[in-house]
Amino acid sequence: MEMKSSTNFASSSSQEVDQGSTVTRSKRPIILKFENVVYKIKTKDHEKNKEDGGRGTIIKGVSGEVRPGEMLAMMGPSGSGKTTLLKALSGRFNSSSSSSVLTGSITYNGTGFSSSINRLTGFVSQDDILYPHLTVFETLLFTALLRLPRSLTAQQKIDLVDTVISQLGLSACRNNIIGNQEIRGVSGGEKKRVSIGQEILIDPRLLFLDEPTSGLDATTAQRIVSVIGELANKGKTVLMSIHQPSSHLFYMFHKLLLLSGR
Ligand SMILES: Nc1ncnc2c1ncn2[C@@H]1O[C@H](COP(=O)(O)OP(=O)(O)OP(=O)(O)O)[C@@H](O)[C@H]1O
Repeated sequence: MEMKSSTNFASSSSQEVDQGSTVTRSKRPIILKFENVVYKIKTKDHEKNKEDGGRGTIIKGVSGEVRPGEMLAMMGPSGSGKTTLLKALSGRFNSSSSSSVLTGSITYNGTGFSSSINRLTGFVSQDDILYPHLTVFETLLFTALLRLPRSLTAQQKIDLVDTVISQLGLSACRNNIIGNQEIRGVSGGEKKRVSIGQEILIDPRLLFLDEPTSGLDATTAQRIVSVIGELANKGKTVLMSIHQPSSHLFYMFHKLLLLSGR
């Protein structure tokens, strides 16, 4: 269901130069289209799923389209398949295995998932998997050193980390450790922003976020969605699952995909 019409970026291709490098790589905005997506897994409940060939249907024929500049909210009750659909659309289930099968059509600018699309895709999972002993800056620098192209110098990577830190409003906790249950560290909202920062560092064209606001207070949730909305405005294609957004937050999205319970 489309909530309101959106202004879209042209979908034409463009070339960007990596900061300070002579290497160019395609940074085309991505139009994601999906049609009749079905995801089934083998279950132990053989009786229940006999007509299903012994597979439990988790996603039952979902279709939609998200364009550059748009932010889609995926909503639905717990267990309705939001995480599963996000993973399917982000290419995490790109081949059917003996225990699961994915059917339907998912295209990125009209083509199937590929390693080049993978490089342009960011996925922020529900759980923040971060090293508790590193600071915010060290965490993001570690990601930059691992994931940014070798053509960038160390100083360019540090500069990009600092840009992301200020973009996500993390300057005040730049040198605080992440922490965990035992060691006091940054807050839940800051931790979530660090996870988002790890993905936006690679400047993805397609960004998936699994419940980026869960467990956060309304103000922090709004701040996070605003930051992500700004990224969408810059031409990224954004999809996120979200639980019970406030009405203010709800109207920040351009599209809504509502999954019913299983
Ligand atoms: N590999 C799997 N094997 C068995 N069941 C699975 C598997 N993957 C997902 N499911 C089931 O599919 C359903 C959808 O799971 P999913 O995590 O996508 O839901 P969700 O909408 O993201 O839920 P929540 O809002 O609680 O995070 C759940 O009932 C889950 O138990």
